[in-house]
Amino acid sequence: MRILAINPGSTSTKIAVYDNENRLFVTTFYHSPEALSHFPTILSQYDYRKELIIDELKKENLFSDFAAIVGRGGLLKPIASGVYEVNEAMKNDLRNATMQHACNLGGLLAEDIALLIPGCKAYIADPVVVDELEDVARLSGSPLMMRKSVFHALNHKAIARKYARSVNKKYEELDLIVAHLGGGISVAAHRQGRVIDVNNALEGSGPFSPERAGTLPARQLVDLCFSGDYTQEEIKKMITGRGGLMAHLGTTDAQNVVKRINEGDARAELVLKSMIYNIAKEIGAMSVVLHGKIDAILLTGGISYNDYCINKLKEYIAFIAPVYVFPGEDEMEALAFNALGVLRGKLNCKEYY
Ligand SMILES: Nc1ncnc2c1ncn2[C@@H]1O[C@H](COP(=O)(O)OP(=O)(O)OP(=O)(O)O)[C@@H](O)[C@H]1O
Ligand SMILES: CCCC(=O)O
Repeated sequence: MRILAINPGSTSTKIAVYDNENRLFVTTFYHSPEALSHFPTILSQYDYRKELIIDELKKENLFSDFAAIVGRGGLLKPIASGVYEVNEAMKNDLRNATMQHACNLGGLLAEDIALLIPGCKAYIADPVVVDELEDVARLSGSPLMMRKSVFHALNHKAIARKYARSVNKKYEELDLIVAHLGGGISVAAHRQGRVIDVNNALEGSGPFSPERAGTLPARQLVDLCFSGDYTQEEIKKMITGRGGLMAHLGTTDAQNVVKRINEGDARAELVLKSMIYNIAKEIGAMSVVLHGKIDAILLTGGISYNDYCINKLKEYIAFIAPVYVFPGEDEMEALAFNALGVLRGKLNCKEYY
């Protein structure tokens, strides 16, 4: 059975073709800021990304009899973890999502391309809105503002399951802290297969990250909003897109920041150390959520490739539980294997409504 997996990111689109468990092909299209600057919204990038995918598959002679196409799911309503068939309700919510994010294109692209192939199914799996929060984790200090579960659910679950397999246990038997350290950062408490608490990685909570501000001092933020110096859009960009390392150092590239530190840049050193300190604090908070009973801490995402960052982080957190590092992400395989599970009747296909 052939599966096509599609993962649209803010600066790239990744695709992979699987024949059952075997990966036949994977590629990443990088979209330069110039290429994307022609598009006023994420949704308007749709045809551009779709053509890239179809042209590449045709060029590789891989545009064939896919049994399923599975896309990374976007900013839908909060839903349970799992695989969902793309339907009208989902497409409507993806098109009208209040927050723009490239992953909103995943389900739409999957369905549209599947329509070209007779009998081909279209799915999404573990979208960023997977919500398994405990009720106590939902409240903020204002009844007008609830905390939301928005995080790298697909990679969190994939890495947690990979670790569980490596110790011959089920994910559902383990208590884990998983930290995805990418352009955005999410740190979650996984209690026996459920993410009972996690920072909202997209909308301003938790540690700051290469491109996001994380939790900000609330009163100062209010003053900034009403200062008349910034538009609403500019303030939102300070929170997501141009916050964190980008705001302090003008780059989202953690590797470049480490290089600057090695060249003696004291400001870069302070900012990166502060990011790591804040990640460590969030991991500490999740250890309390799990009552200090933690089988392992798993570090993943692009920053996990970097020894400087990982060693500094370990200095803070190693006392909590054993730390394991899974650099990068397993999202393409996770997408494909989720679709395979449904096609083989081993996983339930859920309905979105
Ligand atoms: N070898 C490396 N050393 C240090 N940092 C790295 C390395 N490889 C990638 N990174 C950093 O990882 C970050 C990007 O991580 P990743 O690729 O997981 O993010 P993304 O996919 O763009 O966003 P997200 O993970 O939020 O979906 C960047 O800051 C990048 O510089
Ligand atoms: C929060 C989920 C996705 C991302 O950061 O890109």
